[in-house]
Amino acid sequence: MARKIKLNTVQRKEARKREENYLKDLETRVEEYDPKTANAKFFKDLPISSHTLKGLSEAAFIKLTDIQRESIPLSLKGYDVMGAAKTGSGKTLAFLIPILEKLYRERWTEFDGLGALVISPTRELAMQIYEVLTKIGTHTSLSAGLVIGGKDVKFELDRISRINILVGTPGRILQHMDQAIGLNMSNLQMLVLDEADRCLDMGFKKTLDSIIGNLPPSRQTLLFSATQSNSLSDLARLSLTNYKSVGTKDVATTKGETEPATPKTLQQSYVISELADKLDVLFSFIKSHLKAKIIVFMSSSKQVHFAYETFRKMQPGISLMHLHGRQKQRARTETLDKFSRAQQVCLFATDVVARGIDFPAVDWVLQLDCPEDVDTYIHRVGRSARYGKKGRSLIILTPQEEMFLERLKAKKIEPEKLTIKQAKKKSIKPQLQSLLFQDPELKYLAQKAFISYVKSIYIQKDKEVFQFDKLPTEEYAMSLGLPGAPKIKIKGMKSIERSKELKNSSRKLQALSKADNDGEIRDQTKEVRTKYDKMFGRKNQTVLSEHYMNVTGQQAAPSDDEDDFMTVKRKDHVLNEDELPELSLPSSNRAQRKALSKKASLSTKGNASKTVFDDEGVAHPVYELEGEEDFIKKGDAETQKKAYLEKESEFMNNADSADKALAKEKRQEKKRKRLEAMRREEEGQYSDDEEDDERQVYLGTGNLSDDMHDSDESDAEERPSKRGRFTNTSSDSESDSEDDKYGVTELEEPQTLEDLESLTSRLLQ
Ligand SMILES: Nc1ncnc2c1ncn2[C@@H]1O[C@H](COP(=O)(O)OP(=O)(O)OP(=O)(O)O)[C@@H](O)[C@H]1O
Repeated sequence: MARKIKLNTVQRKEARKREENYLKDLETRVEEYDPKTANAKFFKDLPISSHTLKGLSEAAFIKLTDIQRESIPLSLKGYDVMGAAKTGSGKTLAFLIPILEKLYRERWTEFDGLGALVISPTRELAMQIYEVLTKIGTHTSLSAGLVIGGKDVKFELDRISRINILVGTPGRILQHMDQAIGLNMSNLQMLVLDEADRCLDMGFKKTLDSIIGNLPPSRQTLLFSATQSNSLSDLARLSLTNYKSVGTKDVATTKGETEPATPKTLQQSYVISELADKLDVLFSFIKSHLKAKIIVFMSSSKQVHFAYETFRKMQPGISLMHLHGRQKQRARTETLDKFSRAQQVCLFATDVVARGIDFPAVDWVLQLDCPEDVDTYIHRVGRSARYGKKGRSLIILTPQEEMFLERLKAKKIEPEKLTIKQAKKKSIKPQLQSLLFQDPELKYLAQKAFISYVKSIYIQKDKEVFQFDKLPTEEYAMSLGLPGAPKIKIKGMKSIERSKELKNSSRKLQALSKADNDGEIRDQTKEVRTKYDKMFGRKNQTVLSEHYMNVTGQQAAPSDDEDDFMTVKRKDHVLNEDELPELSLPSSNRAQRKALSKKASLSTKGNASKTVFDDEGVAHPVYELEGEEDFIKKGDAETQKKAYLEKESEFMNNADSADKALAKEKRQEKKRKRLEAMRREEEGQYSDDEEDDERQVYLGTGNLSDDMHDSDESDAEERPSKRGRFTNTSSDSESDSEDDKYGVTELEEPQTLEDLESLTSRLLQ
């Protein structure tokens, strides 16, 4: 925010008049601006305010990109805009500049409340947008806030009423709309959906409906993405009735188009490799590109975790990092920051960073696992070759997945075929086997990685590309260093369909990787998981595969769970399941209580199936009939009957009170937990749609620059760092310790793309 100089009344009046005139003039320039004749090349050629221009030039944004040239004038004129442009083409500024301008021209003040809302599908992207906003908006008097899920809801609630521009993820925004009394959307002028097609994907739809339902219909709406997969009815939902399409030809998604939706400066390639050789290819690739900046996309967080932990133990000679949605937010942010600043580094990641994230100067994007569709491919490779820079991509396809090339071809994307030089291909299978043998934790990770990969293939929509029944599971397991494939049972197909509806499509891998740890995909809508199921589930987490048990000679705990994918078969004898009695466990809490209740047990007295053993070990029914002589010896039948009934009734009463006391205790415990949950909720410790445990919130304080400066101050614990990712604030010692942590050596010499290419040719021919 511009620093205010104290003025006297006359000076103030004059300044106000000057500003009024300036604003009127600006309005006229916007109205009269004709994009066709203007032929603008620079931001200064556009009808935008000096505040914004100053912010832009300080951030070194001088020349317009195509999408900015085409869309900004239309947005300034008040049209709804549907903007589609290739990855890295500058869409962020294309929607942020109109926001700043609109609110400036409307003479927006902190008392006018929320004027613009920017929705992003991921936290990382929301943070990035917020950073760009704080950079270019530094000379305006507007306030901005970022809500991406966080602990300190109170902090947010206190300030949210003063926020003019709010950037956030759908779940957290909706939560604020529900809870923050100060958050008044009735005045909202502009709504922006970045990665609009993703925002409209399944999973976000309902949340968005609820958000949009609360916004004034008169607002202006801007949608931006590098891919367009949504139907017009979706757009109509967002009241884009009178909208202008910009750049849609640029991202050819239909047959008639001649240009691919990927950047021209991106050199794309593919290799065919057996599934079991993919990790060898990856390792060899990394070894041949030690001076490059690489992102490797994998299909699940478990694969990322496994590859990261094993590769760093094998020390390929480059810094390794990993990033996925199951990490704590702080770790994710730190990795983003470090990766952005590093020059020679390899990041293993899931699709959580496939969209929108602007990592500077990525040389290579590798896709170890085939993406679910072409759009995901486009976004992944788009992390390289941004803003006209050169970049390269390599997708590793299994022979079964070759059909994916047809899918790409249909959208004019034709990567070049490369083959791997046999001499350069190094097998890491023996190393992986030995690592897993030494470290049970790694074996466990390998099993998890195996299971999540198999699951990820199973749930794919495109069954021609992802052929589940042709998966070479044994070979794949061996390639991870496992002695054999863990058993996997997949059932409850409906639940998969349902989870696809619940989660948006590209999050389905994450959703499924969160499925229970026993390797099963269950129909969670129907199946009632009892305490016993959960208990067995937990127990099985520590049980390794049958094959591993055989190799290490460890005794596996016998499991009662028939559905357990990792059941260890008895070595010494075989049980014929048909001969076993049918076993069942109570399937509901009520049935369990009933089964365990002493009172209920007593009601079944006389049941001859219950036996007791005497000192000689002879079994007797509990209520065995006494001989008549013995009975008469004890006295009169009526008295005996009365005494017996009194004894039984006392026993039942005691049992009853014990049951009641237990039930009361449980009720109190439940109440205590509920109150605890409410207390936590008040403190903002609940979760939102964007999953994960630890959240961060940094809201504007009514002053954009304050937001930036706060980051290094004492409340940094509460409000984590907001440093720009592209400013090098790290000390050498920091990076050293990072290397130590990873146990790898970072080579320091900078390298050109040409050098990289010559290195590459050593591996690829
Ligand atoms: N006019 C400009 N001048 C200089 N650099 C620019 C300009 N516009 C954008 N950039 C830079 O280009 C890079 C890509 O911009 P941006 O992240 O907005 O792309 P995008 O189109 O949103 O990409 P994606 O589709 O992947 O989200 C950023 O580093 C940004 O700073």
